[in-house]
Amino acid sequence: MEFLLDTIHLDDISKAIATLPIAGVTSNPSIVKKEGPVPFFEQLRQVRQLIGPDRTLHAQVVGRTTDQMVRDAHTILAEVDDTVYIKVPTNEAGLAAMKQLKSEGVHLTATAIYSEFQGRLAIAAGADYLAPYVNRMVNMNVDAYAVIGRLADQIAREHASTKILAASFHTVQQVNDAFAAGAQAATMGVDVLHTALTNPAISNAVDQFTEDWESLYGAGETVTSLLK
Ligand SMILES: O=C[C@H](O)COP(=O)(O)O
Repeated sequence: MEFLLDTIHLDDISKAIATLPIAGVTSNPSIVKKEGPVPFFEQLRQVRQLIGPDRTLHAQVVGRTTDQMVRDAHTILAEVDDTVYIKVPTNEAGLAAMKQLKSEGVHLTATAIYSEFQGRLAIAAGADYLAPYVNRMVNMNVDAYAVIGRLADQIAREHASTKILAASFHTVQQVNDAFAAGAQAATMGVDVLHTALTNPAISNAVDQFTEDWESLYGAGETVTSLLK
């Protein structure tokens, strides 16, 4: 199971990787826009520096044609590093770009997936990751979890190495449901992670444990204090 961050905000990435089991970082042009006019390549190089070589970095092409997408992919690989997972929209131009990039051994993340059919084509195209847009599908009245489940079944039947990297999450429950449906990975904003971990029930329980301990051993005392 992999948790990824859907942001290129350096401070957020730095804080999250210091505390949480984060497997990588994803971005797309809308995520870049949230940062304002940052120097794109330098920003991604800094993200790589923060996350190190063992976490995955996923960056998206922008061109509308296959040629433009392939050129964008080559540029990202040259300017950031050659291990970046290239995110390619799963449309006709993108599937053709995936075919070419796959033959060059480029790591691929098929993105903008709103349907089971797109997912199936991306598996057949040899994508390493599929990014179905959960919240957007839910808003379109598409059963995102059924789509993920059927794609996961197909991947398992074929013993394919493709992983489902579910994306577009607005709630904690959507992340749970995507994993339960068969996703191997999920990418989300730090707000979703923060919401999950700042549930008042968690802090109430922790406060109660501290209170009970301190009532026995004194204010400010910890387990280690017993050794004094
Ligand atoms: O990479 C895709 C994004 O995760 C989409 O998220 P969004 O639906 O919140 O814009």
